[in-house]
Amino acid sequence: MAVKILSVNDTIGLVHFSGLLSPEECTELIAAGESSNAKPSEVIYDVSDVSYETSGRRSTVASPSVDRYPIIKAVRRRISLFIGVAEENQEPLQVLHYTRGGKYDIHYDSFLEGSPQLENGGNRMLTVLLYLNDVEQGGWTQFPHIMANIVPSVGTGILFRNIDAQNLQLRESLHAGLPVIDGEKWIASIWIREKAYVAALPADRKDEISRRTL
Ligand SMILES: O=C(O)CCC(=O)C(=O)O
Ligand SMILES: [Fe+2]
Repeated sequence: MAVKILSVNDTIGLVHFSGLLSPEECTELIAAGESSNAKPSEVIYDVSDVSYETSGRRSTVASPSVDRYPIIKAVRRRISLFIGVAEENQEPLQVLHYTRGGKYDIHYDSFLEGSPQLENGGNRMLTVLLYLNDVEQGGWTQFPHIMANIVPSVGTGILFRNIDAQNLQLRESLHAGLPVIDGEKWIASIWIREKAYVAALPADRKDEISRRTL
């Protein structure tokens, strides 16, 4: 693994890098996402654990199983080594797919005080986004407060902080996935919690386990 740092921004610890994934591995991740029962992406409502579909976020999301796809395990390990945070703090890796017009309007990834989401693993301390393909036009990740635009490019990625030293939402971490104008956009996202995160069992595994315990 030879990760190269392309640029940094100190305000939110934004690191733009390449070399964490080869183009072949990006293709493998896309394929894992394509065969893992993708659903429309949702956003979490205010300070709750309720999520809903909205026109402000248009993409599909899949969470390929670590057991079925060795590439997922490898990526999780690499991210942990790169950022120096235990793998157990990672939420499940998500593969996101935006078609033309797909976007994610400006938002924060962190949770506000009182959110039930904080009970499992604390806040989303960091976000890692891995760009899995080149987007013909559009689809930039934009940070309006620090005036940074990241152009998706296969095999590159970004890492940034969502909370400050007092564990409060980092104002400058506000960001958006701008609309895809031409082509499509595939990314993998991994949120890093402050502490160990216990992933919910995927629906198909829940079924398998309840059958086993009958
Ligand atoms: O698609 C992007 O560039 C941004 C994605 C994002 O902000 C998220 O998934 O939380
Ligand atoms: Fe985000």
